[in-house]
Amino acid sequence: MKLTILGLGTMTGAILAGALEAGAVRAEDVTATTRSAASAEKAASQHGVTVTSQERDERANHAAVAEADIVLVGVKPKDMVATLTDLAPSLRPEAVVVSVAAGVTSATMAAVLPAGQPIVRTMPNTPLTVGSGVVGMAPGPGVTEEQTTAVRALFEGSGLVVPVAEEQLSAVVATAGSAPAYVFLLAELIAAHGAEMGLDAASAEAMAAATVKGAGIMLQQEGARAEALRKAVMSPNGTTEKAVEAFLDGGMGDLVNRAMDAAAQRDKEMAEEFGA
Ligand SMILES: NC(=O)C1=CN([C@@H]2O[C@H](COP(=O)(O)OP(=O)(O)OC[C@H]3O[C@@H](n4cnc5c(N)ncnc54)[C@H](OP(=O)(O)O)[C@@H]3O)[C@@H](O)[C@H]2O)C=CC1
Ligand SMILES: O=C(O)[C@@H]1CCC=N1
Repeated sequence: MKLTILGLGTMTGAILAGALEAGAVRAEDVTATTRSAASAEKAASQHGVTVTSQERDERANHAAVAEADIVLVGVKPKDMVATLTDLAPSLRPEAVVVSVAAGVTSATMAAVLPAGQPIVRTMPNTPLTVGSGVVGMAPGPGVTEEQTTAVRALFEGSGLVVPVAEEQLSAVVATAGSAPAYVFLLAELIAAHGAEMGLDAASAEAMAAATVKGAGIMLQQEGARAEALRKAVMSPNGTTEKAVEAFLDGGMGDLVNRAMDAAAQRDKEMAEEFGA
């Protein structure tokens, strides 16, 4: 399987790292591009694959897709339509175009790609880079079973792949795509206040990071439920009960809902903003 990545950045870099580590693709079967020569150089040395840049060769994207079975597009949502419009004449008809972009619909992509070009929309998250990611995957119309399997194989070794309808991708952004940032924010806040309470900053950061990691691993154990795990930490009238009460009395439930609704809403807005 030949894989081309247009826009080898943070998200597609995480996907590539996970896929290489899992053996889903071989480095010699990957070609990738970036906009700037500096990013190309950095990504090539980071991942050990061939990376060309538009800065050095304005036909770089066209050359990169010449033999591609899967074209993973990792440019920003605002750049999707222009990138695909430019690329369209060079795609092999059977190449599957896989998007990771928030808010760019398959209808928008289909409008600028050759008729019948197979399209798969996904919403991944960056923990794929360490083999613990999530990918919501919505194959477009006309994508064969074999093509869906090939795209799925790219992610499967490095995370949980959840087939969804395209309309559900806004919920996947809110629940998984953006969600690592919520956890990182919580870790930041815990570490910062631990330091304010008198711990040295490095120890507080290390404690927050190890706690998030440990809690994540416990959540992944067979049959684990977040609520039961939380209650096991909460001794009656103990310290945790006081902390959890403070969170809930402070409106954390509503706050999480509002944050996730804001992410999903932005995804929908981008569909309008960056539509073809
Ligand atoms: N970051 C995340 O956690 C997630 C991101 N996504 C989606 O991933 C996509 C990329 O985001 P992210 O990885 O954060 O962004 P990055 O800026 O890290 O990556 C974008 C990449 O695209 C390159 N690029 C820009 N224009 C072109 C072009 N015309 N041709 C080839 N390459 C180009 C950039 O090169 P250069 O560096 O030279 O500008 C860069 O390598 C977005 O659509 C986003 O919605 C989805 C889920 C999670
Ligand atoms: O913030 C964003 O728009 C992208 C999509 C999900 C995570 N990062």
